[in-house]
Amino acid sequence: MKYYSLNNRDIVVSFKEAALQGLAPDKGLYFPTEIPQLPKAFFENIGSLSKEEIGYQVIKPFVGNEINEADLRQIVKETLDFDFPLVQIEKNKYALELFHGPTLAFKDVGARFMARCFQKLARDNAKKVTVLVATSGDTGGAVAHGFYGVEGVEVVILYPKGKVSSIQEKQLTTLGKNIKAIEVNGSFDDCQAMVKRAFLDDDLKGAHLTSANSINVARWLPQMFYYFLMYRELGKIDKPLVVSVPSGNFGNICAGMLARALGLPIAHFIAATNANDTVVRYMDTAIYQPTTTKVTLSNAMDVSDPSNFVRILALFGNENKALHAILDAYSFTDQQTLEAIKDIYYAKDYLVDPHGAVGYLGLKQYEEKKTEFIGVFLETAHPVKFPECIEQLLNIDIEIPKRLQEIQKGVKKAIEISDYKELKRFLLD
Ligand SMILES: N[C@@H](CCOP(=O)(O)O)C(=O)O
Repeated sequence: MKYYSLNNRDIVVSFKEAALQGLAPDKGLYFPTEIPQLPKAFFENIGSLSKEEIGYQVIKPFVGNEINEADLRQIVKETLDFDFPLVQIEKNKYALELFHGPTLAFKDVGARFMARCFQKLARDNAKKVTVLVATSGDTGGAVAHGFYGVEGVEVVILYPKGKVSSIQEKQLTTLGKNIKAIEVNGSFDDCQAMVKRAFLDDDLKGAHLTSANSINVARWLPQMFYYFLMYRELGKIDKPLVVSVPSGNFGNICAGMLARALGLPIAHFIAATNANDTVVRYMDTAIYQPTTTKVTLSNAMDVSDPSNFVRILALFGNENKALHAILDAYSFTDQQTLEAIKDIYYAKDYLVDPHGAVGYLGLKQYEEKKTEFIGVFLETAHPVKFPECIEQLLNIDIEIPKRLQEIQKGVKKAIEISDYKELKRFLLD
């Protein structure tokens, strides 16, 4: 498998190069030169396959021989070393819980896979790699945890000051060792723009920068796994499958669409967003126009310029008609999110986090158009990560899992910056 830059088809690299570079030299996102098809038998027998086997079969064509079979199987096994339960919420509606990993968010899958690949791929590099990552909430903690103590890798996490939850902040600022945190006076989009600028800065070549956001193929591609695991869990279904994905940087939904392109029978996707509705507006007007990033309760989705949307367009050959046939995009206010959390808790006896609530609302809105479908929304983070919002709203105490209690005791260590110049100085130092 080769990958080309979405800005220039002539820039073609291997999986290893794409992963170690993060972004192409022309600032383009890497994209597979071909979309492999999984054999019919794979889908027919999926119910009898282990999650490790499924993960291996799915990712193998994208990695090729750059990691040997035994190592790749081990990487997948360790990546998927927790549960992905599918919980029925009401008739024909399910939550796919993706928060049972170490940092209680769906990002654990991509971060663990990428960190383990780097242990293999970067081994031969004499130089240290610096992983630069922007987070609006959950990526930072997952990447910090995934890369903690990995030899030859320094991690620098940029997050928007005052715009992540207290638990998310602890997760990314307290580990120390090879993990450094930078709080930015700005939004997630400012953080992401600085990260992308740093990759292209000749003065920083010596730092061997790469990305651990979903712009990196090694973080993005493994997110396909849980769509296949969801399909296995559902078993035989007699209606079209519709998946609603809470969307911020659009890496997750894009991975789901790639899974579909590999042959996974998902009939329709819903991109469920908060007030940061650039894609929703694009779907209505065909004009892509990011605005100022808005702060919302579903903070990990506070992204106004989602990096992966270009990959989605590429998957559909930049054909809006083809895209509309598969994708609906909706945006919901914080008020609607709070009402959904309450409604799901009291009427369905299920506790959902603000991101999952937006996903659920996506299914509900789609239901106004079509009724005959099996709907799954992705529950992307554990509700305990948002105590500020949920405990007050429902007047309950959520028990903090043991692994988070430890993090809570850690001391925040972060430096504050306001612009790219300061980031550059930090990286050069
Ligand atoms: N939702 C994210 C924003 C970055 O997304 P990524 O998947 O590209 O890392 C977060 O939680 O930080």
